Amino acid sequence: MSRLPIRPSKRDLPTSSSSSSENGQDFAPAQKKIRKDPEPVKPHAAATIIGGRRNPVAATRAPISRPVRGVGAATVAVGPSRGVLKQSIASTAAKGGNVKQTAAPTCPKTGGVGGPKRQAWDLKGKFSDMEGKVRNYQTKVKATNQENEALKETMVQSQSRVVEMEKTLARQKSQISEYEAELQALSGVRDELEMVSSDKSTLEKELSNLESKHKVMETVRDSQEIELQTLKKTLARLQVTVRDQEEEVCSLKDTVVQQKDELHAGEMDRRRLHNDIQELKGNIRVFCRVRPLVEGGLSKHIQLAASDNKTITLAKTEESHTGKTADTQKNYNFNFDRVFGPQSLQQEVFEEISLLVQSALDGYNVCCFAYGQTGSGKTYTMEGDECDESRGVIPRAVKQIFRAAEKLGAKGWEFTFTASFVEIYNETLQDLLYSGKARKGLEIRKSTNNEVTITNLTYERVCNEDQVLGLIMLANRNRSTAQTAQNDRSSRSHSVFQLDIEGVNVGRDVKCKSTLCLVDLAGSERMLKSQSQGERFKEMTAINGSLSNLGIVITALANKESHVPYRNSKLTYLLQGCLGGNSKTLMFVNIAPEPDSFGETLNSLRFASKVNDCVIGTANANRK
Ligand SMILES: Nc1ncnc2c1ncn2[C@@H]1O[C@H](COP(=O)(O)OP(=O)(O)OP(=O)(O)O)[C@@H](O)[C@H]1O
Repeated sequence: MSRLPIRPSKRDLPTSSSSSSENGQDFAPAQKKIRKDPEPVKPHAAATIIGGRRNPVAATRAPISRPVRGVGAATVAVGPSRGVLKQSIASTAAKGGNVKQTAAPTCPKTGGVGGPKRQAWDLKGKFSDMEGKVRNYQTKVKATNQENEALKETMVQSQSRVVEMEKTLARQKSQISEYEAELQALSGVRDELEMVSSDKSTLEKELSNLESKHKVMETVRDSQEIELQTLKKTLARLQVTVRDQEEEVCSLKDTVVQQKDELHAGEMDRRRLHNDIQELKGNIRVFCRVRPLVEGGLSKHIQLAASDNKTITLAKTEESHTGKTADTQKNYNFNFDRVFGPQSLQQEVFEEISLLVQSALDGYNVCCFAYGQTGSGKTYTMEGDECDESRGVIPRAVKQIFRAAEKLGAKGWEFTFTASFVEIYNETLQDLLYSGKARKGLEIRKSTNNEVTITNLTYERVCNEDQVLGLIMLANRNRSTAQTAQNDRSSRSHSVFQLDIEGVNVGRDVKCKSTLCLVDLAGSERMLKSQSQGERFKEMTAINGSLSNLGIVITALANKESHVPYRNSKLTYLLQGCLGGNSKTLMFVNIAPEPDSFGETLNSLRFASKVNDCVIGTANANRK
């Protein structure tokens, strides 16, 4: 922006006082300044300079020295004061002189400025000099006026320029404020750009990370593609192999079906043959078992035939009453399906009946009971001791049943087992699987399809051997609780364990149903020996009644009588299904070897012999 010419301040101008006549020395420097001014001196201005010599008028008057710029005029030295000037102009005008016409300075021949000093009398010359001076002053005034006009013009121009400049300034200010606003906006944009730039750097980093990951993924993809190709080839090979194997499987399935048919036929043959063997052995069999003597050794009056293990001889020496004849020995021989001596192990005994247990799984009712006097070893035979080797028929039979069922499972058979344990004491039924107070309402019922059940009895679904053994233990606990209440009750009650077996071969649509019945009978003492009275007499009556009824039923079955009196006792009524023609029955007759048990032993053997002579009809498997 160009700067305007600035008017000189008052300080810069010489004051009238400083340029007064008292200080006439100041004039010279002013004139020097004029000479130094580079600006050209206008002709009219130049005309104002008087010679270079000091004007005597000017010397007496304070010269006005004023620097003027822009008009091209140099400092003008004004000679006389205005009042004087006016007077001289006026006088000149009065004389008819013309300032303009006298503008050109004429140098008087004498007495003029710088000329020789006029004589006092030379008034004309002096007047002429004065006129010349007036002309000079007029010229100067004119020039000054012109200068003043020029200055005014310049000032007007300057003012208009100032106005313009102010407008320009205002415009520029508004522009500046616009620029500032723009700058502010741009600064915001710059901030945004900086943010974007920082985001950009983050994004660039992420991009580079993604690019590196992408490269890794590409590498993985390449390797997986190779792997995929390999797998496809393997798959194609495997598909071929699978097709081959499927064909093989199909042919094997046919073979399996064929073999299953054969197996099933074989199983049916086995059952039939097994049953034939059992029938040949008789559907009711009697085993005799002699308990060892308490003090050990062999009993003198019991002899066992070592040849066939089927004969037992009971020898009784009869003393001569007269003493004249020798004592006579009377032998009572009994034959049974098998006789076990005192040394026989539990395992040996069970082996003989295990085939019957198998029959139970084949759909035949099986009943095994132990008969004998108290203490002869019935419970030992049926239940045994806790020790593994001493386990009796019941736990061994249960074990065999579940194992055999598992094997038959491979042939398509599925079995369900239901266990119950009942005690018959004084012709009343007790649920041995129920631990609460004695249950009432236990009654034997026979359904329309001749199935015998007991109302209110616990029938427990069992799946394995352990569950059954647990139930047997529970039954023993319940039995011993009752025994505490009634001394030696177990000897005077029958306990009946029943395992109902139901089998189904879904593939063959074959079903079978049977009951394995294992009975520990009450002691078969005779009333005379026990000399029972009161409650004990009642017990003995009940026991003997049920046992004799058992004999009667067996005899009736053997004689094929039209009526078999099952209902005469709870025991025979309950065992009806197991004793009838459709069952396989095994009776253990347990013998106490002590001499004082001779009579009871003889009775037991006679009873067992009667049973052994029975031929019960052919058992039919309960198959559909
Ligand atoms: N074959 C045997 N070998 C060893 N000990 C036996 C044998 N038979 C019985 N015993 C033992 O004889 C005792 C009486 O046997 P057990 O209790 O089995 O007779 P029981 O006929 O069941 O008597 P009860 O009719 O009173 O129940 C028991 O201690 C038993 O261990």
